[in-house]
Amino acid sequence: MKFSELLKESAYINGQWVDAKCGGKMEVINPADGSYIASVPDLDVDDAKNAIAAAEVAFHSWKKTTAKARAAILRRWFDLITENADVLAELLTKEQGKPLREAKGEVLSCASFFEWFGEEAKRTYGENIPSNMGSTRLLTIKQPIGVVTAITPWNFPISMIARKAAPAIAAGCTIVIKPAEDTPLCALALAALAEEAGVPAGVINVVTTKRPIEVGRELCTNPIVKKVSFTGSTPVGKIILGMAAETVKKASMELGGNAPFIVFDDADLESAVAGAIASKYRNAGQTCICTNRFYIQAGIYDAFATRFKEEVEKLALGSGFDSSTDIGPLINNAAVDKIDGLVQRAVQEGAELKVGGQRDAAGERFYQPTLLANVTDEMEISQAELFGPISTLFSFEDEAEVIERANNTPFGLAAYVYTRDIGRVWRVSEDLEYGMVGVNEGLISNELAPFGGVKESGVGREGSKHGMDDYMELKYICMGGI
Ligand SMILES: NC(=O)c1ccc[n+]([C@@H]2O[C@H](COP(=O)([O-])OP(=O)(O)OC[C@H]3O[C@@H](n4cnc5c(N)ncnc54)[C@H](O)[C@@H]3O)[C@@H](O)[C@H]2O)c1
Ligand SMILES: O=C[C@H](O)CS(=O)(=O)O
Repeated sequence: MKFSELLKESAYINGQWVDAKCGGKMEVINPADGSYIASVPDLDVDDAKNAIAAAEVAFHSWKKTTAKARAAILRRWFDLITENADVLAELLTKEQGKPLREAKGEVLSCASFFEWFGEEAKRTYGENIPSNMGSTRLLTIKQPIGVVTAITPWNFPISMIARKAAPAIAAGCTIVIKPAEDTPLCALALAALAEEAGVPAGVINVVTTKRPIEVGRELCTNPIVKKVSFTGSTPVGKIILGMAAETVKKASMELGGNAPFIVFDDADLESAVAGAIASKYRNAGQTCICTNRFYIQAGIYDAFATRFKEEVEKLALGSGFDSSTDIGPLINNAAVDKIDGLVQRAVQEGAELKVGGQRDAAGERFYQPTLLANVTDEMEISQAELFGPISTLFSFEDEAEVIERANNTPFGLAAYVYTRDIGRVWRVSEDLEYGMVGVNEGLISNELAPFGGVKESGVGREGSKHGMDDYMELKYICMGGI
């Protein structure tokens, strides 16, 4: 499809491209230069109710389709996303700002979830339980949970939707998606490809709005909705969880992070530096599993700090459409203000500024790749989810100390450890209170693996063979009189 065909300026409800009933619109801008891209409808609560009602009607037929039929449609959807990956990546970089090669990577990651869950759809097995009573037979079946709502973030505007829509639709559910107000276009493009792939009307609906609170409340409390799947910040996740609790909805929460990156003296230095750059500066540091705190053992601290500084200084700031760019703009001015405040206060508290530490002439949403050394646990910056291109170096003496410090946070999403001691790999991986651990690896996301956090980083897992469970109910059937 051409860019113009995938650039949709309508919401998608019940297989129709619609405007807001109130006629409202919201503009989408390019964060790199503030230029206008498109306008989409500013839907209200009544529009959201219509979308949920459409999803309910569609559910009664969609749930009766065979897994094989659903798998075929998801495979076609995967093929279409893959065939249109370059156009989708262009749209993604336009509305979110990340470098084009990262946007292409996100689009392919998005596609991989449709490929994977198209296959998983055919493996939602029940079980036959050996009965303890001769006259009965015991069995279980798995059934789609029903109408699902999904509320998603701006930092991965297409893959975070796929991580929810793919398993939901594969399971036989129907879905109403509300993308972030900064990045609605990728969600609409995904719906356009769903339509092309043969996804029936009402199975996927995309509600665009600049009223996330009132529309979000409807998506989380409407009694027709049986499951809420949220990806976003922990504070908003707590609000969503509370609203879902009002009608005891199943809820998946993919929330914030505060990832430690631990380098022991015996680590391969170059591998650790490469992993540090990858885990920190992807998407300009705006990912939930980006490293937030670098803990470097005292014996390797100076060598790591020197090499890491050299690599941070090489990072190129600029437009995502410039092939030499490593770091694009942040999503909005508030994001820049937030991280600049954290950096300036950390310096005032005694952190040593090694690289960057200020806004950039590239544009009002650009912040320089920054490296702070000699940061302490007492500093505010050590507890905040940075969500920007900021590295903070802490030193530590021994294993027990660094485990305690790394775990000293309400978050528990991803953690990273670099060491070549196999005993330490196991001890540290088991002792870190996180949902995911990268061992000698800075890039861990994969559709085959369960993604998710513990503590205040979330509930549930997305991707992997576990990803379907959250969209299905397990029913026990007891057959008597045999
Ligand atoms: N764990 C993960 O898989 C994962 C992945 C990506 C991003 N995140 C997290 O998301 C955050 C960044 O994304 P963000 O800025 O879009 O997060 P956010 O919480 O501000 O917004 C997320 C979504 O919630 C909506 N929203 C905001 N306030 C709401 C409310 N009161 N009621 C209902 N909906 C509301 C927004 O419109 C958006 O669609 C970071 O904390 C990041 O760690 C987590
Ligand atoms: O923000 C983090 C998302 O989960 C995207 S990824 O898994 O890091 O690609």
